[in-house]
Amino acid sequence: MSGAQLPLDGRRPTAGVPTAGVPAVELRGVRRSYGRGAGVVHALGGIDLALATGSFTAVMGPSGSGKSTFLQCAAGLDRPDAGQVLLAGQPISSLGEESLTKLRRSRIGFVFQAFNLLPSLTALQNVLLPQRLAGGRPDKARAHELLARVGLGEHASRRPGQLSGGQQQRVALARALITRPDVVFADEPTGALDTRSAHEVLGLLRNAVDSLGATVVMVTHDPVAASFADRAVFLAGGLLAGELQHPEPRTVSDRMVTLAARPGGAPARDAASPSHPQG
Ligand SMILES: Nc1ncnc2c1ncn2[C@@H]1O[C@H](COP(=O)(O)OP(=O)(O)OP(=O)(O)O)[C@@H](O)[C@H]1O
Repeated sequence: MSGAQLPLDGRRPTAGVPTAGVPAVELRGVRRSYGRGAGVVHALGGIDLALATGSFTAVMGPSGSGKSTFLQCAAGLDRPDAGQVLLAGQPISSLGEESLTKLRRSRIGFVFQAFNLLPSLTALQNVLLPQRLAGGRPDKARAHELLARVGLGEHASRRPGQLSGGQQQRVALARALITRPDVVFADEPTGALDTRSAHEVLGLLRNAVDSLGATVVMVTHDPVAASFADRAVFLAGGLLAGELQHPEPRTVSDRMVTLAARPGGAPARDAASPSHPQG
């Protein structure tokens, strides 16, 4: 949301620094393998991708294609073996653990499939948690505003156990937005929800992009979920395998069927093979 050139320690941007045209997130030649020797798995075999500030991107691909690894690396939760991740133009992969933790707390928002709210805290306290962890002053007015935005203005003092799954995920979304992060990463945010709640959450993610200028990157298996995004990028075998602008459920679904059927849908197990993205 800030899109600025930021200091490496996760502090807020310096006023007046030009930001136009800088992607919110960029991956350059990102590789990540697991294991070694004959058993090595190239989960990401060299990813080059730029995600524009104020955009909503769905990351899709068959099971094992590298989506989670992509998200973990892009969000600074895991370190690539090679290549670089840039957040608002700044390389983050080489940051020390402490700086990376600060950066994640202040400049990245997360929405997980399992909501990950703290059960002993109220909705309001959960929303304020990232600010508290980042050492900032809790902005209660903003937290109330975000809760109202996700339709939970009346439920600020409820604990997660007193909320439905869809309501909990809406609290998680408000929590992800509280620090005005550069990017919100959502990992299967509707995976645990019924269709109606899923649509509400997806509509709110879309609204965060359109009304608040947020940048959202969402991993999903669901073509309908992907259709809320501006762009769907596809992974297969740890490589980029094309993308769709303004994805529609049918075209996304067709693409997924094609990718699942093609050889190499699973990650390479030996030497990394070159990338052959298909449009
Ligand atoms: N910690 C790990 N150790 C070993 N291999 C791993 C590890 N994490 C992931 N992998 C392997 O890396 C590949 C990519 O996994 P990843 O979880 O990124 O795929 P995915 O597209 O998110 O899959 P799914 O849709 O099933 O969640 C898979 O072959 C997986 O088995």
